[in-house]
Amino acid sequence: MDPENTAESIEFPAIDLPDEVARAEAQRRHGTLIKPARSLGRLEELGAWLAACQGQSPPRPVTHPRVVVFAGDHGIATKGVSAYPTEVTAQLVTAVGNGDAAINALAATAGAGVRVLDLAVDAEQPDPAVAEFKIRRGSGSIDTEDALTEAEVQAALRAGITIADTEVDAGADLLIPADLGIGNSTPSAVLIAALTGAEPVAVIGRGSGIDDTTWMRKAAAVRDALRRARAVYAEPVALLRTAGSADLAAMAGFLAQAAVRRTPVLLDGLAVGAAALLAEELAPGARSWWEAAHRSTEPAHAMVLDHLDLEPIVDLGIGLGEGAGAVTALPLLAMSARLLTEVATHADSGVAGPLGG
Ligand SMILES: Cc1cc2ncn([C@H]3O[C@H](COP(=O)(O)O)[C@@H](O)[C@H]3O)c2cc1C
Ligand SMILES: O=C(O)c1cccnc1
Repeated sequence: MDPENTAESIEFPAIDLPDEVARAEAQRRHGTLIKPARSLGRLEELGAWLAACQGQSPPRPVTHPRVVVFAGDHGIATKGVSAYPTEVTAQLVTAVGNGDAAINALAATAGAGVRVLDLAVDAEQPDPAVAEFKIRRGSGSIDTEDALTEAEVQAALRAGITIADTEVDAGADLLIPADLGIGNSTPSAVLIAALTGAEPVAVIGRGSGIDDTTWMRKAAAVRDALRRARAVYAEPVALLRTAGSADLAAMAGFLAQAAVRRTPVLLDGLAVGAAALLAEELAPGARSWWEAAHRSTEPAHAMVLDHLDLEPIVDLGIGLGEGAGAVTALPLLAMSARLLTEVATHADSGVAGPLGG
């Protein structure tokens, strides 16, 4: 037997739904507060979702949200599909570690901790402080070769599970997976096309800001990768091996494990969206533990939201990755929880209810 195929396959347990009794209780409570019924719109739904995830209404405030940045390089980036050179990935890992990136400023404002991990950065000298879960140096160039071996997919999924477990065990009460890696919008687009049935041309966006010539190369790369992956569209592990990457596989494991651990997740943009499609295949029902924080400017992201039947909370024209879009929704989540604990009821405040109520 091929030793690469002997790795024990990951099987996720059946995913429980969040607590629908707590959700209904939060919705009922909203109807008793001193405001017209349903007048706080999506904030009411978010508070009820948090209550359902926590299994209690009113929900506790989210006090330990954590952003985990999954960094990795992609062989396909050497084929000229990005606006930036591949060295930028390692430089950005350092920048995030130093607190200098966009995600650091946004997360600090929202009160979220940030952890960056090198899953597959292609650096001569990786930073050992972030390389505990490193699978390999760069994933394969998916237009002509597999991204990973079978054993590497399993190792990456397992890494994602361990990372989620470590965060939850350390007290994280909301998780935000995030991506970093030059070229990652190409495998993300391929996975999204494979799993949603979207036309290849419809999933190819401008990524890091590519020009028309680069877009044409990216289109060719996506087409070639989809052709290589066609036979395994319905097999999530084989799809990650053929057309994914170590960072995306780890993110998928992380997203599925967050659901296993009954921990709410805010989804970010394109790459997280691709990983989320895989996680829902690997652990059906995991999506009920996630909210789509934002709608990215990348066209394929809308297909992810459609496919998972998730409605984005905000739409700020963000097309970055890094978890940037996801953390912008954190203050809204905080508001949604606080409404359920701090707003008075008609009965307690003496404010009259509706006529005929
Ligand atoms: C300075 C910089 C910071 C970023 N932060 C996130 N991305 C995002 O853009 C990259 C994907 O786009 P593409 O597939 O076109 O390379 C990834 O690094 C992703 O995390 C960045 C990209 C750059 C250049
Ligand atoms: O929206 C995203 O997530 C995105 C957009 C461009 C590049 N990387 C990520």
